[in-house]
Amino acid sequence: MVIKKICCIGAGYVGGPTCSVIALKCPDITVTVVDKSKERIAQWNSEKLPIYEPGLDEVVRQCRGINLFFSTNIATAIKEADLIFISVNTPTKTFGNGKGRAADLKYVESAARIIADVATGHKIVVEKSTVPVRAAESIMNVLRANQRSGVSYQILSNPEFLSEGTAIDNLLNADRVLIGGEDTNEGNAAVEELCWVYEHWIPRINIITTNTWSSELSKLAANAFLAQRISSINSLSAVCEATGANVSEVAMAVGRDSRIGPKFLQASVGFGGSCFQKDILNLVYICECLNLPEVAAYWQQVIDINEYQKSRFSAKIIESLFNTVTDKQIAILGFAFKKDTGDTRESPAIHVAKTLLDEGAKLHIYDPKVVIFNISCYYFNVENCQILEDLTHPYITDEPENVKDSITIHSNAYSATSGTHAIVVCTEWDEFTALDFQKIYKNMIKPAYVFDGRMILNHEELAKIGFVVHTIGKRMSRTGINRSWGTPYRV
Ligand SMILES: NC(=O)c1ccc[n+]([C@@H]2O[C@H](COP(=O)([O-])OP(=O)(O)OC[C@H]3O[C@@H](n4cnc5c(N)ncnc54)[C@H](O)[C@@H]3O)[C@@H](O)[C@H]2O)c1
Ligand SMILES: O=c1ccn([C@@H]2O[C@H](COP(=O)(O)OP(=O)(O)O[C@H]3O[C@H](CO)[C@@H](O)[C@H](O)[C@H]3O)[C@@H](O)[C@H]2O)c(=O)[nH]1
Repeated sequence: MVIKKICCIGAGYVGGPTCSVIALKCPDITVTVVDKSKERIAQWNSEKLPIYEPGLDEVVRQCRGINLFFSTNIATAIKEADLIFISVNTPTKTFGNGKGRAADLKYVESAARIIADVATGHKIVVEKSTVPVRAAESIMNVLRANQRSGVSYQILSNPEFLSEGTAIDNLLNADRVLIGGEDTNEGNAAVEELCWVYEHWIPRINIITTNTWSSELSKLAANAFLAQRISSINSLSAVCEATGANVSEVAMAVGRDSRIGPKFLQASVGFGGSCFQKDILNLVYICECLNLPEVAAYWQQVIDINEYQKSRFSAKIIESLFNTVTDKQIAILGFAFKKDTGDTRESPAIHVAKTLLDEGAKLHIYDPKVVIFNISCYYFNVENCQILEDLTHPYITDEPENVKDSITIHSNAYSATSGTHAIVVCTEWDEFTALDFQKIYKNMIKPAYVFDGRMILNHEELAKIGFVVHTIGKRMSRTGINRSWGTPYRV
């Protein structure tokens, strides 16, 4: 079989960019991305795409309407496709068995059921979503239990490793593509078909093939390893603050060992995003189900340290502001979970903001990409605002109206910081490093504080201007600056 048509179920952060790049690199293949959300599909078909991702607009502009289509007609796209990606969300379960840890596979199951209902002929079904080990077996059970005559399936695992903010580059220049399949003639043939798609632009040497379960587990393992590095350096940031060591210097010295390497050693307020926490919790749950409590406890620590880091940073803000932030005006710069994305899922900014709101602070929030409205005024229209949606969610507060009254969303960093007691940097947006801090300082209440949760600002310069500066993993040296981080260390 030569793959001529691909269907992708799920037009989200993964399905959209991944299929756009496949369409770009495979002009001989027609790619249709489908979703049950009419709004999302309408946005994909508009000038304003539903997600912000550098480089994505250009790729979509080049292919849309030629060999890339976005549609809500799920059944037709499945029927016509030779290969179907399942790229739906797999969030952590919020109720029932495994609540708070297991992956909720209801969207994967519903995608499998639609395929079973409408498929004709032979289909290669590819798990693109991040799933627990042996999820392919569950998908196959749904498909086989509903199999009609003349229909056959092969299931492959092809986890996605892109990071938000760099998705297009990651897809174009992937370190590796991983494909897992059944070790049978039919399974190997299906693996070869999918390899052929990626070989349009990925060198064969970078396409790894394994058995299905290794592929599924490798995705969870990769995220667990990455998050573990962040928790490791964050745990050491607490030691640095208590001793006078500098976490950037420690990270640099440790990362220069070629066996360790320099990446993912940036200490921070904590990791966020829709994947790390969800996937590690999923791994922990799997280990518990497999009666491997020691392994479960080992990976749970990565999450525990992340919670500790977010709480530690939030607590230090309150402690430094004379132990009370009630009615204090605090600017939050950055709300996305990392720079170059508008995604706020599991953003550490939510944790910090919630803690400050619980203590009665008034927040002034600015993020360059989280909300974009077509109006330019002092503050945005607060309806239909992602930040407010996050901070008034029932998990966060049972007093949404009070929360709304305590938040102002700003359209730039200068208005957000004006008249405030403190600035808290929660996302490492490049534009924050280029701000005129002299001007900002003039318009703030004194003493003016900066809490740099991303270690991106020039702390010495800020101190010279007059700011009281606190950051992660570093004690400030100038007299009067950053006195309160950690207990003094004596040998
Ligand atoms: N976001 C990332 O950076 C990233 C990276 C690698 C892997 N992943 C994994 O990829 C998967 C998708 O993540 P995402 O961030 O793209 O999620 P998302 O929430 O952005 O998108 C999922 C989409 O699937 C749609 N959907 C759900 N069920 C459907 C159904 N039955 N029929 C049609 N559409 C349906 C939803 O409406 C939604 O638009 C997850 O398993 C995630 O863990 C995500
Ligand atoms: O040294 C670092 C690196 C990252 N982070 C934070 O960690 C989080 C996650 O960052 P990143 O991994 O760059 O973004 P994601 O889009 O969440 O990508 C991760 O999760 C995806 C979903 O599974 C995987 O595909 C990617 O390979 C994996 O990097 C963000 O809050 C970052 O600010 C740090 O605090 N320090």
